[in-house]
Amino acid sequence: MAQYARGAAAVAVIRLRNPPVNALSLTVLQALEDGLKRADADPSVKAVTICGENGKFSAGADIRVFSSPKKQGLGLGPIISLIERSEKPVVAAIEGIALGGGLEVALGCHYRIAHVQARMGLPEVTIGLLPGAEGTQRLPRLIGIPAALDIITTGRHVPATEALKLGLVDEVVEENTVEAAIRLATKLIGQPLGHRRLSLRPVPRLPNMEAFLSDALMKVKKRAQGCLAPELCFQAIKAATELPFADGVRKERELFNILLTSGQAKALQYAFFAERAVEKWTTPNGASWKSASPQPIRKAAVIGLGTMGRGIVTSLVKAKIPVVGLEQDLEYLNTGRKAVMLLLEREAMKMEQGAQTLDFHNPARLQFTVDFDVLRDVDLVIEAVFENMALKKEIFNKLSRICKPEAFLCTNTSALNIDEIASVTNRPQQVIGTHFFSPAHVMRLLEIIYGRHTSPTTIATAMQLAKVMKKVGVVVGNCFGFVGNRMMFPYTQQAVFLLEEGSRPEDVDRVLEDFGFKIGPFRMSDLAGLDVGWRSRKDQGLTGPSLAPGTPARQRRGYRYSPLPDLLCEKGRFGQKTGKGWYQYEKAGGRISKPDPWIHSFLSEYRDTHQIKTRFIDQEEILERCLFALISEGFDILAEGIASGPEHLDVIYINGYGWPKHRGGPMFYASTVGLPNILAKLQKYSEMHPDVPQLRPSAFLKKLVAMGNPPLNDWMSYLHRQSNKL
Ligand SMILES: CCCCCCCC/C=C\C=C\CC(=O)SCCNC(=O)CCNC(=O)[C@H](O)C(C)(C)COP(=O)(O)OP(=O)(O)OC[C@H]1O[C@@H](n2cnc3c(N)ncnc32)[C@H](O)[C@@H]1OP(=O)(O)O
Repeated sequence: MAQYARGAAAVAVIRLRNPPVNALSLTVLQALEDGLKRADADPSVKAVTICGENGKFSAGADIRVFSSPKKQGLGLGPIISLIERSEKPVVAAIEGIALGGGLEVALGCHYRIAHVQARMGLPEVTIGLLPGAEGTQRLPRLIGIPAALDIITTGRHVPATEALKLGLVDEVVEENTVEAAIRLATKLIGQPLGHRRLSLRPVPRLPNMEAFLSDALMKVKKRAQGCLAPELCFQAIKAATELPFADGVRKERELFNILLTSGQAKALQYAFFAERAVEKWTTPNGASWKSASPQPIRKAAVIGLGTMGRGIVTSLVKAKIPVVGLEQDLEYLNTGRKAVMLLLEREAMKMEQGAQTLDFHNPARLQFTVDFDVLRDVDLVIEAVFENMALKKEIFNKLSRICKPEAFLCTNTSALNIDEIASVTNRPQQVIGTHFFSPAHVMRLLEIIYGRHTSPTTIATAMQLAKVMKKVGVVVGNCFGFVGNRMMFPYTQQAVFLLEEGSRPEDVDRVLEDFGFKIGPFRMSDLAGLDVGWRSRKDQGLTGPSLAPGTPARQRRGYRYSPLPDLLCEKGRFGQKTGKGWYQYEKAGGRISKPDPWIHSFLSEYRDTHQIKTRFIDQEEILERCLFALISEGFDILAEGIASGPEHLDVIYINGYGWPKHRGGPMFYASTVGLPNILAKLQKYSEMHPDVPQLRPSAFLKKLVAMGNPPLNDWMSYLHRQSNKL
């Protein structure tokens, strides 16, 4: 709702109230409209202030309304026009946040005062929409086309000080913002308001408007990577340059409705809530976020300053957690230290542009050592040495003797068994997996893996650490590859099988990149280094000297196997780092991939050697085999209780594996394709390739289809019903 009160003799205060973020529900909008009409009708009221409850102006429209049948009633535009038309001055007092429809309300006001710590923005684009309450027409009139385009097409939050420079707000205060707004409103009584009504102002002209717009459109499209909303935001702003206000508003509404009914908006809004849902973690044995309290981390240590360790140290410093970086000898330590300092210098430069600072030259904040004894007083250690069980166990055993008893011990691993690592310590309840993604100071995902003995406090502490590091922590169970890499395996396996059957790396990558992945599986493999997987396959006895003599080239343990990646590694083609992999690069360490004729002839010789008949494989088959195999593994993961819901898998894929957010994540995508369709296709491909178990549909998928293809929100309840019966 919105509370109506008198702030001073002649000033009415309308306070938006809908905890926790004062989202504009239908009830709030109705109360706002009622408040405005009451102020207008009361002759003793001479001015109005609009503010929000609990130090937050408003986070905009209640996002849930967009998928509810009541959305027709969400008429914010007319209420904003009512504010603007008011003959009594209306001042917005912006504290905390004014986002989306919240900022649009403020744009309808005649004046805006913001608290110095407030943030403003129009983030509708991030949930697949555009500012649909006349914001695309008012903002350019206030701050000009370039700044409006930037704010609307990126959805970024603008700090108050920047907002002042842009002219988005009239004043920034450090004191009580509502009181300052009431004082201003009192001063404005009786003054003319015409020039303050944004709908009456012209859009400031640029000397080269046409060229500017065509250049901006190109940039917007490039950044959008298949997402519709940024381009439609652009079209709405362009309309402001071409049409009178009322016509621009009509165009905005038309474009808004296109987005509202698009699958992309649904997917992005699902992703918004999924990210928040995974914060509320639970485990199959009943531990949960509700009852577990995180312990404070006042000092941390990172062991190993390779690529991962460097990124993790950088993230900790950015989170203002004092950190010790440890390496095995001085040579490695110095290399690691230099690399960390370089990363931090770059981060500091970025942060200073946003008026923040990073204090990393202070040894109390960041220290480097080769001496394990220095770790005696740390609250948490993150081990980030390379993937070798024996080495990790040796380190954990040492840590268990040196670190104080309360210290938490985390391992950065992408696949290894957490229980085995914990077994060599004197505190398995404080051991947990923290799987960071490279580059660790950039990627948002943190897969948090609990073992058999991990305590709820340890899980809560790791989740809290993720939050402090501004990452999305997702709690998952312990199995080979956890969630992300376990689902990735069938995907990359299909990609390689497709090469055996007739595709080229660039064909497969193009299909998956057109789908929206940032990079396809082969470009990804070249980037990560083919040697990483090769080492793991050698450890598993799938290739290399430990392979039993006489093992068929294309079969392991009775199932289909492709030796193609091993053969490339044997030829020294490790990807970007060697300048050759599935593609060729301009030099070792180069980044621009070019299709490689050598690979094409190598593949055709390979097919001849193994008597594989080359066939044309269409885009549909490439997409379905890669994605549906990954999705089927996801259903197995859910059935095994490794993740507590489909949102977990989706958040992992969006934030760690470059899955296009506007497609909502693999499990959401599955729900849009329809589970019966996925099942039918998997059955077809599985019949064509009976020696590929990853193409056999998951039993849980089959069950859901048998239960009538229930909506994604209900999937887990079918699993529980099943286990209750057992
Ligand atoms: C034919 C059809 C006609 C329809 C006509 C429509 C006309 C159009 C009119 C208006 C259009 C307006 C467009 C919009 O305003 S869209 C909304 C734009 N706003 C946003 O995208 C903001 C989203 N929120 C955030 O970015 C953050 O939540 C933030 C506000 C910055 C707070 O962050 P933080 O402090 O980290 O807290 P949480 O993110 O965990 O949020 C706390 C809880 O609040 C819930 N929440 C937040 N924002 C919204 C929202 N806008 N709607 C609903 N719920 C919201 C969030 O889910 C958390 O909930 P919970 O605690 O249950 O997890």
